[in-house]
Amino acid sequence: FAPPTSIISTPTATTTTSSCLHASSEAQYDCLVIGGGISGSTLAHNLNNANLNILLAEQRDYLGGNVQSVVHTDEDGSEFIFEKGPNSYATQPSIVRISHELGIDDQLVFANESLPPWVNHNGKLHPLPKGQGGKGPKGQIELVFGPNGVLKFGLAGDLLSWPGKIRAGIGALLGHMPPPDNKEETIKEWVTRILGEEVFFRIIDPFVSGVYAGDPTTLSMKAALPKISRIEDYSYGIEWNKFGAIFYGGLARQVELTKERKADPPKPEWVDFEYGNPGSYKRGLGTLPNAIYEKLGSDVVKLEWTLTKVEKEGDTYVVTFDTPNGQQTVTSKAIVSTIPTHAMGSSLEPVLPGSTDLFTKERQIINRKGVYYPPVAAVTLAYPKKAFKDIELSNDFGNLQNLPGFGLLNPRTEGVRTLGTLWSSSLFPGRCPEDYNILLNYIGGSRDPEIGSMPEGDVIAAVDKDLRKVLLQANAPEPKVLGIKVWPTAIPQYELGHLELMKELESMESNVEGGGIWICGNYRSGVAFPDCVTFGYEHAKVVKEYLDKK
Ligand SMILES: Cc1cc2nc3c(=O)[nH]c(=O)nc-3n(C[C@H](O)[C@H](O)[C@H](O)COP(=O)(O)OP(=O)(O)OC[C@H]3O[C@@H](n4cnc5c(N)ncnc54)[C@H](O)[C@@H]3O)c2cc1C
Ligand SMILES: C=Cc1c2[nH]c(c1C)Cc1[nH]c(c(CCC(=O)O)c1C)Cc1[nH]c(c(C)c1CCC(=O)O)Cc1[nH]c(c(C)c1C=C)C2
Repeated sequence: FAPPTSIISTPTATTTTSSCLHASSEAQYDCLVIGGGISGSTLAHNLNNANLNILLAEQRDYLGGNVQSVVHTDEDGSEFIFEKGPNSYATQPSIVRISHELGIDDQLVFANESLPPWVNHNGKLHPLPKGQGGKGPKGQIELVFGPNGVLKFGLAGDLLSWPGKIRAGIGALLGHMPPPDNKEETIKEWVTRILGEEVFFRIIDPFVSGVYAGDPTTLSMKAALPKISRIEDYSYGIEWNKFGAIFYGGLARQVELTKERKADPPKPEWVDFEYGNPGSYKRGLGTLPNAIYEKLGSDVVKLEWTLTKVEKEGDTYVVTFDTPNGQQTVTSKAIVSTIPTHAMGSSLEPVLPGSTDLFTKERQIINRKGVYYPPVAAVTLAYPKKAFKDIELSNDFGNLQNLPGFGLLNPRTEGVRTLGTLWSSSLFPGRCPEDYNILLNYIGGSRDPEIGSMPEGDVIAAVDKDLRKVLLQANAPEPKVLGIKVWPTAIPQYELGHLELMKELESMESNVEGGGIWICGNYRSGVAFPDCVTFGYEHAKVVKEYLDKK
């Protein structure tokens, strides 16, 4: 299995021999943004929009971080568009807003919102309802948590057994054991306490794979799924709901969410959208960072700049980078780091004493150092539609050969190594020839870190083997291997003790005399792509307010 050469649709570095002019210790910036992933590049866009004098420094030779879209053209001219990192976003206003500001709103694409995610259980596929917005499979709704913590229920479907449904129903509609005092719960403990083991193994465990590639026995419920965890607090907040039945808290949250949206409605000039609907751009998610790069230009965006040290002289931050032109020093009134914790080393130590230790110290509770980022491989394979199992799916979804859905998750109990498969070309039609399906598979994560050290050919073979068990006919041809990307440090895990760690970081920031430094990123403000875009919008206001007061 060898991936074809592909054209990455992100701009590569331009050699900037004259870059010292802008990035020298003589020019003082209002704000320096370090790290050009989605968090850093959207923040830079918003700061630039506020007319601030900024610099965005990124280690790689493109903006976007783990967002990388590829347009592959076959010898016969047929085109395959796929992603090396994230597949889509659950649409939020921040994404539609920034797309409008960048003039790429005509590039936005939204999936058919009725396409459900599926779960593989006992060799059969079971549709889950959409978290929100979508109609969901007919009468099939078992229970689902949407991205905003909305909870939905139903009684039909055979993903849960009757005892499993009754157990979940009691927990949701009547009540459950209260949370333990003075003990942070894992996702497994929380879900099992409230809804029972079956819901955990058949629904939540795969759901956690499909967001964190994580281990629900080490992830902290409060930190990793805060919106869902808060439903319990809402539930106990309802006076008559003595035993905290969470269904009513879910309803209360839904009402609050509707109010929040009404209070801050989308602008009339934006493209119409449904909250939470899966979305992307015609040529993939990389369209967003590419457009930011084009707008800001190479005077503002410095590619292949690696942060090495942050110091402070009086009121001014003095920041050093390794660059293709040697060491460069930049001075700025404020700085925001959006680089992952594992990349910080001791670069912040001079301004945040103890930060090196904070991000590397052992946490006894789960036996880990700092924030854990497990490896995940994204493997994109295409097969002819006729290679898929020729079976009618339940609930009028049609034939599996057309892959009617968002994708498929494999609970760890099913003996399938691949965590999940996104049905990318069903979500976003037109990304490959009509007679093909593109599958984006994720494999690895906290419970299978060996993936990070396996030869790429073996990873592809493992995914192909799993697909033959679940989706493909036994005689399916070899796949067209479009791409494999092993992310050695993919997604930060919000494990037990994470909130404590973030509190310590916050207190370090506030101890800096005069302020003006923020250490941020997806380990702090949420791992979802839309969370990063929302961070970029909201945090620009914080920086602006700080500078205005200075
Ligand atoms: C495989 C995978 C699939 C995913 N799927 C989805 C999905 O479908 N939907 C969704 O909503 N989310 C998804 N996510 C999550 C989401 O994509 C990420 O959380 C988000 O892109 C992170 O953006 P960020 O800017 O915070 O971090 P990053 O993308 O990690 O950006 C940090 C940047 O800092 C740079 N950097 C590092 N060290 C230095 C240094 N010393 N100096 C300068 N720069 C430095 C890095 O090169 C990088 O560009 C997925 C993530 C992965 C890995
Ligand atoms: C199986 C592995 C993974 C799949 N996606 C990810 C992994 C690790 C990464 C990921 N996917 C989403 C997020 C953001 C979560 C959020 O809070 O919005 C992350 C970090 C999005 C996502 N994944 C699923 C849903 C329903 C959503 C939200 C909707 C959207 O973004 O469009 C479930 C899901 N993930 C995967 C599959 C195969 C799957 C369902 C079938 C893959």
